Amino acid sequence: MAVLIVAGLDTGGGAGIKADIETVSALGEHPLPILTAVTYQNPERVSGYFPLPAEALRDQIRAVRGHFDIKAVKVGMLGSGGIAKVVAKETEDLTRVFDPVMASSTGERLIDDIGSLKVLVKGSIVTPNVPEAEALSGLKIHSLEDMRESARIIAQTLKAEAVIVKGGHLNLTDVLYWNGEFFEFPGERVDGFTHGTGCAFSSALAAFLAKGLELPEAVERAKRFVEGAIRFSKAEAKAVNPLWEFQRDAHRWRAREELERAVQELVKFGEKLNPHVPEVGTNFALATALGEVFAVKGRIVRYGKTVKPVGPIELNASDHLRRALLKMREFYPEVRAVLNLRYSGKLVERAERLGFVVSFYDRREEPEEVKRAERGTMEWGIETAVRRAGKRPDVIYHLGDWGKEPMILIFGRDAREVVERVRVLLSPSPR
Ligand SMILES: Nc1ncnc2c1ncn2[C@@H]1O[C@H](COP(=O)(O)OP(=O)(O)O)[C@@H](O)[C@H]1O
Ligand SMILES: Cc1ncc(COP(=O)(O)O)c(N)n1
Repeated sequence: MAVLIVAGLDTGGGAGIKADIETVSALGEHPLPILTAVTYQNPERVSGYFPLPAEALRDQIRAVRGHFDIKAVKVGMLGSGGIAKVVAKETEDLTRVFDPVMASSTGERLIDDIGSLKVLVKGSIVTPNVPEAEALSGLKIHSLEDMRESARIIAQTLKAEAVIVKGGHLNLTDVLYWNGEFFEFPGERVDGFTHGTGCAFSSALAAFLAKGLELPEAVERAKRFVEGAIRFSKAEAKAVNPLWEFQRDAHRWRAREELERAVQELVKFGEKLNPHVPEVGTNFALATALGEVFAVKGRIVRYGKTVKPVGPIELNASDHLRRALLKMREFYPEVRAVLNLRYSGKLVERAERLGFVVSFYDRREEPEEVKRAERGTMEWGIETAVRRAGKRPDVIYHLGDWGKEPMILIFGRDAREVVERVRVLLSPSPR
């Protein structure tokens, strides 16, 4: 189904029409992109923008209106009051989601005349964030109660079809006012980049409405979609990732395959590996490009004279290795795999002789406050060892502490590299 998208171009590729197109496409609908303005923008700032002439908007919309069965429209950055007027007129008979963009999240204005936004609020499902709701309602917002009141004011005074005041800047609860009723959509804070959340939210809402969902259900689904887009945002873009669902699933599939194959190779080392498996077992972890980590459920254990994986490859099957790997990836994102072996001085020596970059941490040097925090030890250890090495370590060991078995971690850029490193480490003769 076709969804009309009226929005501006963010040259940083994070927000605006690019995020909208990706969102609508990811949700399986056909985006019809109508450009309002070109912005000169990166994730840090907007240095300016150029709005198209209002007639160009009229002509773009007319070019597609007769040809596609448009089920919904999303309107974002407008750029000028003239554009606002034309877009309001050309889309007044459509189910319209209007994100009243006034400024970028970095603070620069994205419309010449804020008052002109009101022509588009009329008849729209409007999705202001807190500052935008304050501007449209004239009410300062500090609480959920204020959010409700401001939504009601916008609906009644500006004749919006529905109002969703988004709580991203406040309490993460979104408030919908529709047909005289309030609905609340609580959320949990998700870590990740949030540039483009408003764009993705309103586009997702338009896409779900195009599918025929009722408004409250569409809001709920849009909110969950945006949470995923934040959670799986990418450092490179410094913005939401509307393609998260596909990418997550594709990366999961590949990582599972890769690790399964590598574990099969590893267990072939059988008797040679057996004495190096620590009391707690060996695990083998692999991170996807989106930072999810697979490992062997139940670990790889000694089995008679050989070794055996206990369970299947699963997400988050090793808390320790996951934390070690994620910490390492903060410094060296190309590192994707890690495996732990029982500490042995001989193995460390051999690693050094083979030319591996070997580093270590000593739990006795761990600051008291990290010790007390309990879960920070691994992170502290990896960071300490990385800094000590001054370059990307291939092997990190520690000599243990009360109740902690000494351990060696072998890192690699993929699972195969780790297996190869284990192979040469266990081989009796030098390479
Ligand atoms: N850190 C976050 N964690 C989870 N949800 C968030 C976060 N930031 C924003 N959201 C959600 O994303 C959507 C967009 O909200 P918001 O960031 O307020 O809009 P805008 O991008 O227009 O400022 C809302 O559903 C909001 O609750
Ligand atoms: C072209 C364009 N459209 C919209 C936004 C708002 O997005 P955000 O609030 O995340 O900066 C933006 N920065 N640029």
